Amino acid sequence: MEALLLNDLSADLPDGVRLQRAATAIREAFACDAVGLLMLDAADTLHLVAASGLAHEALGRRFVVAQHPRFATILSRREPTWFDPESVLPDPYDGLLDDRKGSPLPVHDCMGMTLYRDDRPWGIMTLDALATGAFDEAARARLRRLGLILQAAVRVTDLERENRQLRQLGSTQQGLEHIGEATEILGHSEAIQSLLHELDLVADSDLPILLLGETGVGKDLFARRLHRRSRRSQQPMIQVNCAALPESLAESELFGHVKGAFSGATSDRPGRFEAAQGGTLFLDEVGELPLSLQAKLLRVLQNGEIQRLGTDQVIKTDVRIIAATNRDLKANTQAGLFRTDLYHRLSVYPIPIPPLRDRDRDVLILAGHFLEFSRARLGLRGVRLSYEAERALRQYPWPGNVRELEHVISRAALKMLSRGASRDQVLTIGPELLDLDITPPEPPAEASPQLVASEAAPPAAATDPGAIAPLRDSVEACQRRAIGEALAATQGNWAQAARALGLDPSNLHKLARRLGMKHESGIAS
Ligand SMILES: Nc1ncnc2c1ncn2[C@@H]1O[C@H](COP(=O)(O)OP(=O)(O)OP(=O)(O)O)[C@@H](O)[C@H]1O
Repeated sequence: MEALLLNDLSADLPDGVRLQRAATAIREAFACDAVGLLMLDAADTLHLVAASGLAHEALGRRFVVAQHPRFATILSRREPTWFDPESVLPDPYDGLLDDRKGSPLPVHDCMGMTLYRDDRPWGIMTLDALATGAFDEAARARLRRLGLILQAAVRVTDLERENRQLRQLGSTQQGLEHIGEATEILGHSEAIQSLLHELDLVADSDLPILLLGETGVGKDLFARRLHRRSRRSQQPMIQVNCAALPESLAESELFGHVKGAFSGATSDRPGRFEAAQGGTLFLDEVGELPLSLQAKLLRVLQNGEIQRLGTDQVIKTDVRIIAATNRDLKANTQAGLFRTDLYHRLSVYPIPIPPLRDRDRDVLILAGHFLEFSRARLGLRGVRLSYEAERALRQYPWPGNVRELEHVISRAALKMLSRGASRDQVLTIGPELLDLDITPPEPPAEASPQLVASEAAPPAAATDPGAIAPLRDSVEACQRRAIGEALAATQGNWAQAARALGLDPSNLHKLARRLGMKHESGIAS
């Protein structure tokens, strides 16, 4: 087994896949029910980076060590730790073991071991078996040997790079309170993995980058990552929300002013360009920049020089520009809303960010991340999704992308409590609480094993007639998706969406209301 594991670990594979394989191999070797590999960050938070036998959404979970005594115990020892099945310490995986469907874990065997790198804890490995007595003395000795092999593997992989990122993350993030504003980009899908790879390639190039994507896809996070991975990472990153710049003050905000430049200018003040000197200036929602300012911005980008308002003195700038927009800037240039020359300056390297609906099962990983945030914030023992809720999340087109998912999950967790659920139980969120207005098809009669993090195979084609959704449901799901996509493509403009769909606007409103995508007062949140 050890030889096989070594083989897997030395294969030429992306790090995530390598660790995932290791988790699966360890689970098979110990014939246990779940294996987790968790990486520690500088804020003493463990990130589940690979798992076998745990629900897919578990991969988005982050565990603050101080809140999980079992993990704290494992981390405090060099030798493997075995937990007595009668141990009263709460189990961090309560409700997450794949075949438990949200019910509390019964008495079971559990052991774990700290993995070190350069004599500092890199993270931990955990093993769970529902059969008590599965982990005897021999198993613990074996775990120790395995731990040493894994440690060696961790050393030679690029994971060190990822780990460094996590360490940096931890130092700017004080534990769970900030997890909702995740600075780490979650996602195992091909779409996100290749995007991250591309970002890392261009991060250091100093080229201006234009991030394109629907609202809520994470453009802000990607911009931060670009800065963090660039040679300017030790210098400031200054963000300007172009949509929020009042036209009258915009010039002074960007370029600064001197005392007396206008009434109210009582002292010299540097602008955002100067504040970003040596670092990165992030022009968010750049498509909203007023035309008058576009010309001035263009001049600065061409000359690399700024002048504060009220003076002729020229200041040389050394700033890398990252811009983001959810508009179709090219179309805006044709419509005369955005200057073509500025568009070309900004879009030297355009990077489209895929919408959530194109990211496969990342929606579950992200849901797990937001569930853990809600769990900690609301003081719950555990909270997870039912199979049907998972299906609903995967079917929904997510016009509001990750931001919408975040709101859906926090609202569902709150609703459970307001309906009288106990904080001491592991709560299971069903589709009705998600309020997504899609009718998920019934699960096949025989409960199929839940999707396991390690076995990322696409769902099998439905051959069981019972598993086929009624025609009306399929038609409605299709209509919802088309409307969602049209709204996303038109930035929520119902009139334009109606035109794109070939519908009369009032009919679109009627249809959207019938499909539950729009309340009388507006769009369903
Ligand atoms: N891959 C991801 N992993 C973790 N959290 C994410 C991810 N993508 C987005 N988020 C979270 O979703 C929320 C919305 O992301 P963000 O504000 O970056 O979107 P945006 O594309 O800039 O939206 P807008 O165009 O409306 O400004 C944030 O809370 C962010 O932390």
